[in-house]
Amino acid sequence: MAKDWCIGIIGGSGLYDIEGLEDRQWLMIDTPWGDPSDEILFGRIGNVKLRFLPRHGRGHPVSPSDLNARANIDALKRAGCTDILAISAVGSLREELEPGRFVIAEQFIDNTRQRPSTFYSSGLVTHVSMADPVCPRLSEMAAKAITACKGKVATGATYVAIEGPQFSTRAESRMYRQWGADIIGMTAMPEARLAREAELPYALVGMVTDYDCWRATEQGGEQVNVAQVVAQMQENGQLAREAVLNFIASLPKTRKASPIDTALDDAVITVPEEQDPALLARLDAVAGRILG
Ligand SMILES: CSC[C@H]1O[C@H](OP(=O)(O)O)[C@H](O)[C@@H]1O
Ligand SMILES: Nc1ncnc2[nH]cnc12
Repeated sequence: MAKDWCIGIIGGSGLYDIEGLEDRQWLMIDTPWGDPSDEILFGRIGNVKLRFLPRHGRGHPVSPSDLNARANIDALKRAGCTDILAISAVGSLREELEPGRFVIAEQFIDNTRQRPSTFYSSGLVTHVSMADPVCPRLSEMAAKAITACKGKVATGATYVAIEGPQFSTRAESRMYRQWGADIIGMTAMPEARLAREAELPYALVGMVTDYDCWRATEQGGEQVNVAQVVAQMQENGQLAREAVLNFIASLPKTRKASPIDTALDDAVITVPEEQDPALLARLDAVAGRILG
């Protein structure tokens, strides 16, 4: 059955609110996975419903390693989202991706270490495909919306997620370049995995705030610092907000089904008689479609 668009926006560092929404209301959503980072801002732009979650909470109280990504994704699903557009501050691992540039991720390398990264466990063993971790349709529409707002966009990037909260060492930064990563951040994993497990098409727009520390200069080498990231975020912030509004305005009237809407088909391996009722109850939102 065709669904109407309901776009979840996850706002990264520097993006803690969305202006210009009709029927604005911040609401807390309870989840079986604990509390999301903050209340979710409900609203709409014309006929398109929008749900906005500041990833680190308003005022940025939540550290990347403490993000409850399961609660965030579950809450967005409970809030009715059909799709998620995530926005992140990222470091650049490539000379040509200069600060101020918007970069659409196509692949991820997960180098995080201490985060719950699945909704599924013993009692409902489930293996979804992460071969193509982002939704090409959302990514393409996001790139067009940014270009329409005169932002410079690069597509097809590989994002490496690090545990943080420290920035990388120079050796790590150089290694990530060798791995083929183009941008670096601390948050898109496990977020993108969990979105897939919840059958939510997901795209990630990175806003380059710095060259990570791989890039030596005559002065003896660049380092990343928060002040630099925040200053660049503020510079990009207005454009990001305009691009979000443009993205919503340019959505086709009807939402065609995405293959990601049925990512759980054929992913569950546990036979019904071995399934754990307590786990099934926690999965009421993320796997509601297949659990009935
Ligand atoms: C403030 S710099 C480091 C911080 O910014 C990025 O967060 P987000 O992806 O939510 O914009 C990065 O991953 C770190 O969490
Ligand atoms: N250089 C960097 N490393 C990790 N996360 C970041 N977020 C913004 N810049 C970053």
